[in-house]
Amino acid sequence: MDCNDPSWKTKSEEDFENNRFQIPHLTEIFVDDVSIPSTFCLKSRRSPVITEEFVEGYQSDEKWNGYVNNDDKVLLKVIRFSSPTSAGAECIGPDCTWVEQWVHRAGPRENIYFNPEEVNAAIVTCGGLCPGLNDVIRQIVITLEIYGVKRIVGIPFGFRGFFEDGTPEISLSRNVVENIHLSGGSLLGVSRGGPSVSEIVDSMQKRGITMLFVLGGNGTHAGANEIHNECRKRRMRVAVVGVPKTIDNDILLMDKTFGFDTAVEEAQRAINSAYIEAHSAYHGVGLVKLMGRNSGFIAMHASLASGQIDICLIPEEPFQLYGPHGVLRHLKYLLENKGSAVICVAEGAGQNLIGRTNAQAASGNSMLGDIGVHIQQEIKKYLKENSVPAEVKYIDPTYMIRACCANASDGILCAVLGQNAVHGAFAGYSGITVGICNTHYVYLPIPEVIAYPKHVDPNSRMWHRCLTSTGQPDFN
Ligand SMILES: Nc1ncnc2c1ncn2[C@@H]1O[C@H](COP(=O)(O)OP(=O)(O)OP(=O)(O)O)[C@@H](O)[C@H]1O
Ligand SMILES: O=P(O)(O)OC[C@H]1O[C@](O)(CO)[C@@H](O)[C@@H]1O
Ligand SMILES: [Mg+2]
Repeated sequence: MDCNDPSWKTKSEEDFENNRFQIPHLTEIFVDDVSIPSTFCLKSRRSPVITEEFVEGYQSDEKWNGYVNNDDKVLLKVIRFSSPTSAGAECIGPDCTWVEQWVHRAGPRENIYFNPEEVNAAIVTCGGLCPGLNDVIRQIVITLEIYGVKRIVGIPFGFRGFFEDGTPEISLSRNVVENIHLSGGSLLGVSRGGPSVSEIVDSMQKRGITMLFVLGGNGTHAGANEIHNECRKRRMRVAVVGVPKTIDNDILLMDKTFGFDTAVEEAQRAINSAYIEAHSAYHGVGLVKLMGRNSGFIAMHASLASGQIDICLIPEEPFQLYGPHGVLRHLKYLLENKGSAVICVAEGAGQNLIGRTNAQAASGNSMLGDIGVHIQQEIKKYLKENSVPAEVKYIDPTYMIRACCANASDGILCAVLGQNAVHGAFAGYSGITVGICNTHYVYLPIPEVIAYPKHVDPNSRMWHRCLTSTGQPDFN
């Protein structure tokens, strides 16, 4: 954007709303498509099962203002920064000019672009496990049934299930999913890696899928967007809708992603155990490693929530272990002055200290070195060399946290996201994902949310709050 152009602000707002954040719709490809009245209405006194007479849509004497207008919008950024030097400032233009950024509001539309009788819906869960996957699957199935959809299947073990033999699809209904949110994991199974996009779309074509709900993180969404593009190329009338699943909370533009709150809450148990061990020993050191491959949100929030952490280390904030400003020197100070210390480290932190390998996992993610084990060893070595007696206890609760059921706040988030994913598909949108922005639910074009992983901003108020709480110095 050329800020010397006198109309740059208007142009920027228009570009944002009409271009970047415009969400793809089936009618862009199928120009003659017409909508039909929605079959989704909660004020109907009829059975939720679609009947011939209901095809005309909701019939009631009462007015129901339960639908979302296609032009309803939600403001993406709500702080008006007066200076680029304000903490956490995200400015467009040199003077931090107020630029309105509107995105589409999620929810049921009065008119829909799929006849529920003809819908063949599929759900797939990819990437690592995350609390709440079953909650989202459950809500998608229940909401599809309320619209009147009868054919709903789950694709087993992520994108792999589209391809591999011996993994039959799972037939889904309200009866099947009724209680699945009471267990952690994914009813459908998950995986990384898998077939190419064109193989996936071949398989969708063969199965006659018309709605695909894809639950996963950055990688999965990149895949979902490619599937959407490939379907368009082949002129397949399919709605591909993502539901962002990342326990690390590393997807752009959203207040949070499901599973994150649960992870922070569950991490408290590990931190508290580390704290008790540390405080019950002479010169006790508790060390907890938490998830966060590229982003330290879980470590930062868990540290802040617990109030028991003395040192929080995240990938976004480089640190030294040795030297006068290093972590180990500060740890020694804590042991000598406070008697014990608790450290929380995100898995992706300090990778420069352990000689990163170039090894890649099935998904293409680089394999991380174990920073938790490394720090534990270095602490023991350093304290021994400096003749400081200490008891070091290391806890890695990663997979215990991931396998948990969603807590209440995530349960609600999952419910709303799952329902909105179905509303988005029926509204005719494809290549979108659902999210919560400033407490409101929105549809976003997939490329905008996966442009890069969301990181903790070391200049943000939240990171500063964490530092205020731990009292740790700068380790650089
Ligand atoms: N750039 C990409 N384009 C197409 N498909 C991708 C891409 N990156 C990953 N995928 C596919 O998406 C699936 C999941 O990817 P990945 O393992 O990175 O998990 P994720 O969705 O990022 O979730 P998590 O937060 O658990 O890492 C894999 O099956 C992988 O093949
Ligand atoms: O062991 P897996 O299944 O590859 O998952 C580990 C990764 O998954 C995540 O928990 C994200 O889902 C990351 O924090 C971590 O790097
Ligand atoms: Mg990933």
